[in-house]
Amino acid sequence: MDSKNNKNNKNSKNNRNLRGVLVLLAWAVVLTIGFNYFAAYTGNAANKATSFEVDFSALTDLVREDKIARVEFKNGQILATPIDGYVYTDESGKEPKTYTNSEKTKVTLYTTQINSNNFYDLLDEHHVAYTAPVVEQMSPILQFMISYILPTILMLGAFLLVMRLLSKSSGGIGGIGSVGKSNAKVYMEKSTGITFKDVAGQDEAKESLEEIIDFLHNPGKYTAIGAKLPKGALLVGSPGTGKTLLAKAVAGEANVPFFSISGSDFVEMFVGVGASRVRDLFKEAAKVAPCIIFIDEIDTIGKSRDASRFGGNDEREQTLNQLLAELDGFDPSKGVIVLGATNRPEVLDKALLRPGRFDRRITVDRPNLAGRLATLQVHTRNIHLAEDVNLEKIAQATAGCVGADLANLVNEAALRAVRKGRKAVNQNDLLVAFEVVIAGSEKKGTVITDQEKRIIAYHEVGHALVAAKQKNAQPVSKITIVPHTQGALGYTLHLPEEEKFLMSKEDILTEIRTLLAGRSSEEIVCNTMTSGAANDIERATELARNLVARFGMCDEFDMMALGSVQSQYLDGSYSMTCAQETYAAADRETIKIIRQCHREAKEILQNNRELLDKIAAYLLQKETITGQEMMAIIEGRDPETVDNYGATREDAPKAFRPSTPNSIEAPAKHINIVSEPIPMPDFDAPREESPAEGEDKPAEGEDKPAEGEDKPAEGEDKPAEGEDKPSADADKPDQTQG
Ligand SMILES: Nc1ncnc2c1ncn2[C@@H]1O[C@H](COP(=O)(O)OP(=O)(O)OP(=O)(O)O)[C@@H](O)[C@H]1O
Ligand SMILES: [Zn+2]
Repeated sequence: MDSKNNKNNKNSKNNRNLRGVLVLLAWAVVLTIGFNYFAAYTGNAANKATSFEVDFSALTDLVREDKIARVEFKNGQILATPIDGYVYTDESGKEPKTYTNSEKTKVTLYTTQINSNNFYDLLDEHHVAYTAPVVEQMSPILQFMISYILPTILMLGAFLLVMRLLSKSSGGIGGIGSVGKSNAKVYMEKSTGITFKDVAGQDEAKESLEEIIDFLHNPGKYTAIGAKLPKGALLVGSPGTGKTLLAKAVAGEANVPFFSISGSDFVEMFVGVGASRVRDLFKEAAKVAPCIIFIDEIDTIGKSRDASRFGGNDEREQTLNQLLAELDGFDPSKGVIVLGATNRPEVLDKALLRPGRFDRRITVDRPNLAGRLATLQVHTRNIHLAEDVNLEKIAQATAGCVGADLANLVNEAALRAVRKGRKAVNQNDLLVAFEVVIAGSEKKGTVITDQEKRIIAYHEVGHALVAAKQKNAQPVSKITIVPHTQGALGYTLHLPEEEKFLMSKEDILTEIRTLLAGRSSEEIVCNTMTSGAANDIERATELARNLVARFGMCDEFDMMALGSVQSQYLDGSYSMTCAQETYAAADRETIKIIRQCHREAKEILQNNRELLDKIAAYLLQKETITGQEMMAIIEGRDPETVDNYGATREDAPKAFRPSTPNSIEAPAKHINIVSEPIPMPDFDAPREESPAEGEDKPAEGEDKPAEGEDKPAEGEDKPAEGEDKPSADADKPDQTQG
């Protein structure tokens, strides 16, 4: 939020310059117009005081009464000079005043000209002299102004404007360099005044940032040992999860200056400007090191260069190259740390993520229940709360919301309290604000109902429990029903102890069972099937198909490959090369495996129903739990006493030790996310079966199942969409799954 202030600062500076130019232009225009009027009205400006507006009809009456001596048509007006001795009574003031036309006071009457030929006849009839002035030659002064001074002023203005734009975006083009440099300073905050206390939750992210803070405090300690210091870290998370806030808190905790710039600020209309800005930024930062450079929306410059090869953006590429060069170039012992933020890490150019650059990835998750409660507490610190306020309830209702949503909610509630003339915010304000800010907006889709939450919880625990109950399954490290950045409503994270290069048949079957366990759990407990399992099913099917057709693991086909990989370089698509009947038989074989695994998964769950309920209840309460906590429940211990990241880590059974002690994620290939982007029920979407809607209405309750049945079809797309999103804008049409 403060970064936005920064931008405002910058803007206001530019605005001031702009205003100067505009004022200049305005003066030019005013003067010109003023002169124009002056010139046009010099004739009657002198006797303005005795010039009166009358109705056209009144004027014609006066002509008829022979009270008018002469008439002049000028600039769409009729100026009439009455005969000597004519008395005009002005009734506009408090008391009527009379004016007599004489040598001393020249009374004139004027009215807007109306197209009426009769008027000329009338004038002729009553022998009134009339005339229209020949269009006057412009006065020489005015002519001079229009042809010389005005263009000069305009050109000057335009020139100044261009200069401003150039200097705003450049770090130094020629003589304007100094302006650009001082601009870089605008982004700097000497001290952010924000500490970790202001960031609620996000404990894992904080933990990984601790080291950076320590390093900024005391770079010597690290260099003395010869350790290479980190240069950059990438904060990854949905918008509004507090990435900017965390970066500021790092600067605040370390008590170092904070430079911030947004990726989009680099991408300017002038080629070469982005690159020189990067250079400037690092130069300025080096001067005040140790410090933090924060680059928001780094994906705007850091987008993979391949992705934009066609119709690529040279300007952006140059900026990216400059950024890479600066990252490589600066001496880390000086204590400059670059933090980047993005919500689309997958589109980033691999070069940015290489060791020595943004090689650390810090996940900034959406908050779970405890996190949301803490966020609400942080934001209500300085707000008067009524006694009836129950933040816990609000935290429960806002599943899926991010910190920014909650901050917004609290503020909206406070505004409401003020509107209602109260001195404190009460629970109702918060609830109404919730309606307004979240339930009433497009954010609606991100809030999960209790019923959905229950299904998601059982689904996830199904995966985890079946994994835990099988010998060679990959250990579970984390189960969550907090929606994932990439569209999954929940996921179960499995981390293998070590990378496996070979998969045995039993491994594959185990994985298939684990994948199918999510849906199996839904079936057993909730007696329902949801579209959320689409991705699981797809992956399980692919594994089963590979087992049959590629790995030679089923009796039916022995060691015969039924197809071949087309091209490793394209998408590695596998195409069948066998006969039609064999193909059909392979499908039957695949179904057999899936059916068998499905049955076994269900069996495991049914045999452990009590555990399933216990873990699900615990998950519903906590929203995110670790593998250790789950194991504690399975082993009959109290999960609350598990020290997830503390001293017992080394003693924990190896399999259940989180292989990433903090949220620095291991390289992607180590992570095997059994994710199921359960499509969000989109109640706003226009319903296709609406014609029937009217008839069906009475049976609204009955309607729902029908709608539910429809959903899977609709839902099947959605998970794919969720997964596509990362690269969506790169090359959408190409994205075919599998
Ligand atoms: N964990 C949190 N604790 C307290 N406040 C938070 C938290 N997360 C977000 N907020 C609030 O939300 C606001 C916006 O967060 P911030 O700008 O840091 O999000 P962001 O992740 O950087 O978003 P974006 O990607 O849109 O830049 C913060 O100023 C703060 O008020
Ligand atoms: Zn699943």
